[in-house]
Amino acid sequence: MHDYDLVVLGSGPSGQKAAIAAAKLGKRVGIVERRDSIGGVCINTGTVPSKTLREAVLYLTGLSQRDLYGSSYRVKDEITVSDLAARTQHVISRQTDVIRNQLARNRVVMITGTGRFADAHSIWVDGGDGSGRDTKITADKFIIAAGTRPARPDSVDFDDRTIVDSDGVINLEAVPRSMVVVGAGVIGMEYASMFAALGTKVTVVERREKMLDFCDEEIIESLKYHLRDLSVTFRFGEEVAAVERHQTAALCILKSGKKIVADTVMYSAGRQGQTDDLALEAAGLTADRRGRIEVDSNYRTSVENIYAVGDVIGFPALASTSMEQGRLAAHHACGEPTRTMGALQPIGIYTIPEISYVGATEDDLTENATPFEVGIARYRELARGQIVGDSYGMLKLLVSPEDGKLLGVHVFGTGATEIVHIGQAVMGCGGTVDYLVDAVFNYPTLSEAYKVAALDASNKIRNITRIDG
Ligand SMILES: Cc1cc2nc3c(=O)[nH]c(=O)nc-3n(C[C@H](O)[C@H](O)[C@H](O)COP(=O)(O)OP(=O)(O)OC[C@H]3O[C@@H](n4cnc5c(N)ncnc54)[C@H](O)[C@@H]3O)c2cc1C
Ligand SMILES: NC(=O)c1ccc[n+]([C@@H]2O[C@H](COP(=O)([O-])OP(=O)(O)OC[C@H]3O[C@@H](n4cnc5c(N)ncnc54)[C@H](O)[C@@H]3O)[C@@H](O)[C@H]2O)c1
Repeated sequence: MHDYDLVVLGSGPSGQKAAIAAAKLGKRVGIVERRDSIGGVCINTGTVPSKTLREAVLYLTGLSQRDLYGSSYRVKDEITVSDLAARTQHVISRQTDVIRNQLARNRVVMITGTGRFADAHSIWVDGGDGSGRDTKITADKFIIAAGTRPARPDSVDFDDRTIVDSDGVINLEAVPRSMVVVGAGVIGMEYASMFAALGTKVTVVERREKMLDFCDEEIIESLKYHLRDLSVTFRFGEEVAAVERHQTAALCILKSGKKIVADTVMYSAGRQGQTDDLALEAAGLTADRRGRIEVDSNYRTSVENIYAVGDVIGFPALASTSMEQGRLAAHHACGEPTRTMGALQPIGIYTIPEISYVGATEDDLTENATPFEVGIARYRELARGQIVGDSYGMLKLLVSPEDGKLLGVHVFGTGATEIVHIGQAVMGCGGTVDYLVDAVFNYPTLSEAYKVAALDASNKIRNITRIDG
């Protein structure tokens, strides 16, 4: 008999949920994680620190209250890195404790060290204690949940002080006066927003002509307008060729020949699967150029008893989806009947202001020749919008004029990542715009935006029907 029924490699969101799901089915489960890394990128360097930092920035700068109290309103004039770090450290340590407790009470055995395959049914674990002694562990099934790390091209002279990646940015010694953000992906734009709010002069360099082009175009236009208002400069269609470290600053050299000097350069141009330590070949597996592992619709790799979940399998690479992949993979591995992950997965982008959506965009629908009508609610016309001081927020519904079904929900502004779930639930249950027109919402709330936007869409559909029959 093997030591465990299931061993999970990595304790990020996907690994945790896989381990707990299998433990709930009565399986003997172990989870391998490197020293001081419990919770993965999500807790230690990615999702949770960045979202906590954002809250600290919003609070201390007073930015979200300036519509109400004037443009000079601030909670604290000189915001230091330690002001920001205190809140982040507090949340990280609490969350780490929660995860340890959840694993322990479900009797998941924590195995500390770096795991690598010996063969398809066993791994070596290097305890990382310098003893040089590795422990061999066997299991019926394995789930690889090893995540990703920031990509670090050779042309960039990272020093973790002036030239950092998204792991290093949370450990900066001071709030920089100027910063170049390389890559206008989700990570780049979230940090660009935070530093711009702190008063840093931010320049964003992006190879493509557009940013976040999977989102609603009108909302991205609004985001750019807001960020420009915070003195962010965008350089689209420009590629960073090299980043050099100098005594007092960093120099960014663009392919076009432009040079940009900044106190700090944050390189956020993609991530790489953490598969190089796993000795995949010993188990008969391979990874692609970006360290990603291929899986089937049940998250099973080409080796029958080995699964892979989370960022290491690539798109969409979110904590939200990774958790669900972990749970589904564990159920499949343990022979429990599974359903597939629903197609309606929300996207939440914690820029300032925040963005969230579920379903199709206007561009998607136009491309597929799917007719739609748009219903819009502006926060400034909602009592709650006025109360919270959000004059720019909006909610947009895309509605089928044929059967009233919701095709997409796009939200920009305060609470966007929360209120999007109302639309997700209505869409998931096959609800129509009529449900939102007829529903009574608490007043005054931002959720009321759904009713306002639904009325807007149905008024437009009615007007067309009157003329067009
Ligand atoms: C700055 C930033 C912000 C983000 N914000 C959001 C957000 O707001 N919302 C969202 O949904 N997602 C967000 N993400 C993405 C999210 O963090 C990831 O999708 C999520 O952490 C992936 O989970 P995972 O379980 O696949 O792996 P990870 O969280 O990467 O964890 C993998 C773990 O595996 C361990 N490991 C690797 N190899 C081995 C080995 N050989 N042996 C033992 N252990 C090993 C690592 O030490 C690590 O702890 C963000 C990411 C970043 C970088
Ligand atoms: N709120 C969230 O859900 C959230 C937050 C942060 C990160 N994440 C996830 O983390 C993952 C990684 O995000 P990311 O932003 O690092 O990667 P990304 O691949 O999404 O974005 C990288 C961007 O950098 C650009 N780029 C690459 N090389 C360049 C160069 N030399 N010069 C200029 N531009 C260049 C690319 O064109 C791209 O737009 C994503 O899957 C993302 O979804 C999610």
